[in-house]
Amino acid sequence: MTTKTPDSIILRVEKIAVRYAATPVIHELSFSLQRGQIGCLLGASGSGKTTALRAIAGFESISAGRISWAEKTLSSATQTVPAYQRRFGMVFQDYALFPHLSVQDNIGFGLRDWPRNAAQKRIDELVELVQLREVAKRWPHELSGGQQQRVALARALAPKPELLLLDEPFSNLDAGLREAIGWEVRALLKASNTTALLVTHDQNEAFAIADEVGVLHHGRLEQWATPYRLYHQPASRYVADFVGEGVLLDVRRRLDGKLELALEQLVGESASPNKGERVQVLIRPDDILHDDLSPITAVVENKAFRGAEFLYTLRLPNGSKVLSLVPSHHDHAIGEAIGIRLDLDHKVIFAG
Ligand SMILES: Nc1ncnc2c1ncn2[C@@H]1O[C@H](COP(=O)(O)OP(=O)(O)OP(=O)(O)O)[C@@H](O)[C@H]1O
Repeated sequence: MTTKTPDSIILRVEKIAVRYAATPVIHELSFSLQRGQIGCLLGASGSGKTTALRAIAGFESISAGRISWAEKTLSSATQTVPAYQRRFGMVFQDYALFPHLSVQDNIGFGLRDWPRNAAQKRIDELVELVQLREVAKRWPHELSGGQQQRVALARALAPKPELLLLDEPFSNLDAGLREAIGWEVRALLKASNTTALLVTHDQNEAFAIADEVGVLHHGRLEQWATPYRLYHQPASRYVADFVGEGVLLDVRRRLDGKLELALEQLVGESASPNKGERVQVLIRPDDILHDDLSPITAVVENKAFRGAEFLYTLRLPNGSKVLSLVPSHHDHAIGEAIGIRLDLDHKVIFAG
């Protein structure tokens, strides 16, 4: 991951606020993208993702802050460069393909002002890029959902937009296909060095596509970071809970500052309040390893088969519960006690 320098930033969103009539929906949202970088706003329904995207596209005005592209102000509290002057491409949730145009004519829709030969050359390039040569002359209704999604993407990419904005473009696809298409789209965007911003509520989709992800909660950005950092070093309880799975375990910080983090200490802990400050530590399912030789055991309370792995819910001797991902050939029954050990690489601690 290259470090962002002020010079390399192309899209800058600085402390923007958006309101619908008197209702504020986005508060002090700030982030930036370098040219060719793919960002994502991830959040639950109603967190303000679409509103933020529409403000960047120029469809909503902002009531505070600034949005700029290559140092040129596009939106401020007093000015909004209209959407059509921004040269940004958009891909929507429902694809919105033109039903009466063939695949290649859909892709060429934004090239009507281009010279004929140049437009045809660009259409051919994109048909290749999104691997739709076989179906280029078909109608949209003769395509699968994944193929329609690729046409929508090719249509948005055809006029070489400065920035591509994608609003939950894969939500109509089933979960397995969504992740696979996510990787494909990432490869396509990287191949054309297109800067892009995606919004989604699906963390797997965000992680498959984006270089950096921002978690939005009630219109505020909780954290903007790489997927790896969001998962391993969440900045807030909300991010820890929203991204990935895990539990927050009560732990004591001893008077010498050390955490009682060994499993022996965790499971044998008494509730005495006088032995130091209580904090909470995030334990992910990949931090708890199944180990037949470990003297510490936990009881299987629940299990979810995930193909390669089981996600076990385990009850520790002191009653706390943790999750553990275990290769699925270790098929243990509910109620069985299994050996475990803690392998905590990143300590994520919140005040108790
Ligand atoms: N045109 C509008 N007028 C008034 N309020 C709106 C309008 N559009 C959205 N809102 C409200 O603004 C908030 C954010 O909506 P937004 O659509 O940006 O969220 P979202 O994160 O994209 O949600 P979803 O994932 O459900 O699409 C919600 O409370 C919504 O009800």
